[in-house]
Amino acid sequence: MVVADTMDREDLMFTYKGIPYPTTLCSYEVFKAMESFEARSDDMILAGFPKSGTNWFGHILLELITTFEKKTEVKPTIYGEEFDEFPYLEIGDTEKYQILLLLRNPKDLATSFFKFSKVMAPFPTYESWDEFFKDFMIGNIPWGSYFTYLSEWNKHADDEHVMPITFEEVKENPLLGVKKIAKFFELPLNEEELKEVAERSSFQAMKNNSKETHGVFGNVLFRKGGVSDWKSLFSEEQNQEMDKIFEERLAQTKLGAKIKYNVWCKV
Ligand SMILES: Nc1ncnc2c1ncn2[C@@H]1O[C@H](COP(=O)(O)OS(=O)(=O)O)[C@@H](OP(=O)(O)O)[C@H]1O
Repeated sequence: MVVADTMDREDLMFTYKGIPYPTTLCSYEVFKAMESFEARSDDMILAGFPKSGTNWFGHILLELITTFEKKTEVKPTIYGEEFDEFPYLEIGDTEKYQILLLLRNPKDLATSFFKFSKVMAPFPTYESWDEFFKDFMIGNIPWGSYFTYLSEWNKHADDEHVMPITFEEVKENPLLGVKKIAKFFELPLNEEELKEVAERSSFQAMKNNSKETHGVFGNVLFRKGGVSDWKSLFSEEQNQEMDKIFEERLAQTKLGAKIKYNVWCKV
């Protein structure tokens, strides 16, 4: 049994600067300390909303880095020490380091989030999809509103140290995605090496390996790994509601266009 199992629903989340976070995973002190966090110019940061594919893209980065390391014998470090896991870190000053900004279409992200909430004790659970959808739309879920997240990041969409990339484009063409990421981080790997990184980062490869990498949690995390699962949950009314909010808040923005809402989120 985990601590969150014994907690009341209202105690599961706290807010920091208006955004809800899970009490058993995050703390006020860590967020406060993040404010004075200073990155070095060669730090690599992956920014992604929960359920956008952060484990997948974190793995691609790790594969690229370790392949580069084997080839050059240059050892990447964290806080001056070598590392073998891509650590999570909340974003501090966005001016200082290269950021890979991961995006996923909001309908699949909401679907993945709902399925995950059912089994993730630190998150509030929901009786039904309809109940979750209401909270998702108003941002009353851990890490808050995905729409606000996208609007805020849109202010940095043109920054040269930020490269937006989508779950869907890498799903469609993994090798091309891996090449883009390697180029952005200036990791000079050859075609064969890049191909191997893409293969080792496929959904099936990661799922097969998930017991070792994520223990019992692996099966929950590597659920379907695809596009359009939202069609099994969204009602016509819910489609209209999300289409409307996306149209109003994001359709005209650079990140909104990058998400290709009309391709991935229309019936
Ligand atoms: N290699 C690979 N290829 C394609 N898709 C993948 C891959 N790895 C993880 N996934 C899918 O990413 C979703 C989980 O996102 P996150 O890793 O961000 O989740 S979490 O916030 O850390 O819990 C979750 O999506 P759903 O399957 O739709 O739930 C995972 O299956």
